[in-house]
Amino acid sequence: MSVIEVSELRKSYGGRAVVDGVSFAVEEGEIFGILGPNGAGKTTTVECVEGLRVPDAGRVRVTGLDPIADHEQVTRVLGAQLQQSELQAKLTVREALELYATFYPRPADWRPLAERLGLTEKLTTRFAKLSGGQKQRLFIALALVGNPRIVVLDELTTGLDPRARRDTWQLIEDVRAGGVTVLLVTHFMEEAQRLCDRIAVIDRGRIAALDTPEGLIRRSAGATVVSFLPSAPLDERELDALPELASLAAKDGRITLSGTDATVNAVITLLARHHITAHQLRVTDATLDDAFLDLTEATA
Ligand SMILES: Nc1ncnc2c1ncn2[C@@H]1O[C@H](COP(=O)(O)OP(=O)(O)OP(=O)(O)O)[C@@H](O)[C@H]1O
Repeated sequence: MSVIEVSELRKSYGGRAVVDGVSFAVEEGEIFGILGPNGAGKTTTVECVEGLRVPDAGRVRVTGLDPIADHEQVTRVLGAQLQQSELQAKLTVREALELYATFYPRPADWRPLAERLGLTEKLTTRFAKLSGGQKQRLFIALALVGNPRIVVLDELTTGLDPRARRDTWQLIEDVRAGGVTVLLVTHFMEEAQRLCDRIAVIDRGRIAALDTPEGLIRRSAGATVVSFLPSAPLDERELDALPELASLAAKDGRITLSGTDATVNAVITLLARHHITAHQLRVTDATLDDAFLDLTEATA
């Protein structure tokens, strides 16, 4: 069942379309990622889902509700961690958690949440005195304190140190294991690859690709990279003719090519046929990083 449905969403600023016909559906219980370069329209899209911006056109539904017309009900099912938020400077962490818990009919117990996010020692600290990373963790806690069915996290781990980032990933996996659907905007490929079931790559206000992380990597032109020093010269025409070859380069005697599994198998066969040994052979998989660059360049 889809808990978020976005269809043909459009939003312009000053005559410039920043979201230009975006459609996707998020299934209950999944972690759905939105990935894209700066200014691609990610925040605008998720803020339309949250009911914080009014779309120019298109349809958005959250558990069947309209985020604008049914805003009150939507805030009960959807928890949001905002990209740039402020709280009153003098509010302590504990007061913020207690206050936010009162906004919801069935709030979570904020204590284990605070513990999980490493905020227990900061409960009496005022908001203004928190570090950037601590504020970030507090916003994640506030997004979850209402026990939402869906949580929207925009740049979840920006500003967090590596340990806090990993702890937060674990927290998100636990949150999902508890049945919560997660819509995640991220710049971190490792985060997207580790957490997301599916990812929509947004570029210039449009969806460039929507797939599982593995699917996106497979789509990238050079999903597998092979590099070796041949024991004898190879005929470049034969290399050029390899099946599904995406790129080929020769430098200082080292040959580097990318393609698919079929390309790799054909290289091995070619070498064997000519009795050539591949010294310092390296075979690596493309990463989501490569796929991202490929996909967002492709629409340039
Ligand atoms: N309220 C606004 N008024 C005018 N322009 C806006 C407004 N909000 C966003 N924009 C513009 O719309 C474009 C998309 O912005 P958005 O914040 O959605 O991108 P993003 O993909 O979230 O980027 P980032 O990764 O940098 O956060 C940007 O060029 C931005 O300058």
